[in-house]
Amino acid sequence: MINDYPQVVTIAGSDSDGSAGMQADLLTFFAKKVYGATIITACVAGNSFGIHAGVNMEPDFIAQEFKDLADDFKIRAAKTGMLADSKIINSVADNYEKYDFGPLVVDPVIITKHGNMLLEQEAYDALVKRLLPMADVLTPNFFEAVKLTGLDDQDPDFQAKAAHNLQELGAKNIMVKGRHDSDDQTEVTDYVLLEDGSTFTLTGPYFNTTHKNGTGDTLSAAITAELGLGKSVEEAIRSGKKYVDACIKNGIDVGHKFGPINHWA
Ligand SMILES: Nc1ncnc2c1ncn2[C@@H]1O[C@H](COP(=O)(O)OP(=O)(O)O)[C@@H](O)[C@H]1O
Ligand SMILES: Cc1ncc(COP(=O)(O)OP(=O)(O)O)c(N)n1
Repeated sequence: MINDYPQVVTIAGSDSDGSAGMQADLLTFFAKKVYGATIITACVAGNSFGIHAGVNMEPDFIAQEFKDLADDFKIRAAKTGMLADSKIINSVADNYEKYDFGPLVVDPVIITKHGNMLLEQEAYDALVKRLLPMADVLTPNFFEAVKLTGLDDQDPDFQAKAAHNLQELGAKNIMVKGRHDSDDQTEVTDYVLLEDGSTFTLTGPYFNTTHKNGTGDTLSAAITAELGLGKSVEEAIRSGKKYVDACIKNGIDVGHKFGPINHWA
């Protein structure tokens, strides 16, 4: 018997400890029952204490990865994660324009929640100019939204204003994720602006845990999987949020400092 699983792709970096990057994406794709292909952009060596080295792929190699998938697969949705430098961003944008890989979820990975820079400074303009306008769904974390918009993060309407600002830059649907860096908070609220102008918020419990590496990757991969399964953007976002919350809540005992979440949840 041949089973038919929708094919999706993550265009992202490899993280050696398996907690984030394309490893988290593939675990999410597996859990969501979609077939996950990979276009690798960079490799980082690290563990739960941090990232210690990195190597970037060459644009020609990335172009070949795109071509090989396009020649053989029917990719129904894609996401980008860590893109590392401007050559890689331009290569990804050029190749995405060339092939039909379905809706694109852009997780604008600029800086991790632990302060590791994952995008070189000179790549920033390329991300804003080339990739943001291609995003069917854009999922900045709170601090990425501050950097991308320059808006006042103390403004109570910051997330709503940032989402509208990012839509003006060309992204169709935007999810501005909430802050989760205070042990005093009890909830985390993500804000969503859809292409048709409608908005909603998703509020979940705040989980006070050191095991939350890869939450952004997992959320954007889950959204990508749901889009690949034919769900609407709103359904994909709501379901992605539910999945990542379950993965954080149920924990897993791996690593000694900032560990991974539980993709079996
Ligand atoms: N400690 C936490 N408690 C509850 N929700 C969290 C926590 N950490 C992350 N999330 C949720 O995980 C998702 C990914 O967000 P975030 O971690 O901010 O992204 P990134 O990994 O890009 O920094 C969001 O829906 C966010 O609200
Ligand atoms: C290769 C690689 N490593 C780390 C990240 C960051 O993952 P993300 O889920 O966006 O952030 P944290 O939750 O780990 O802070 C990545 N995208 N790629």
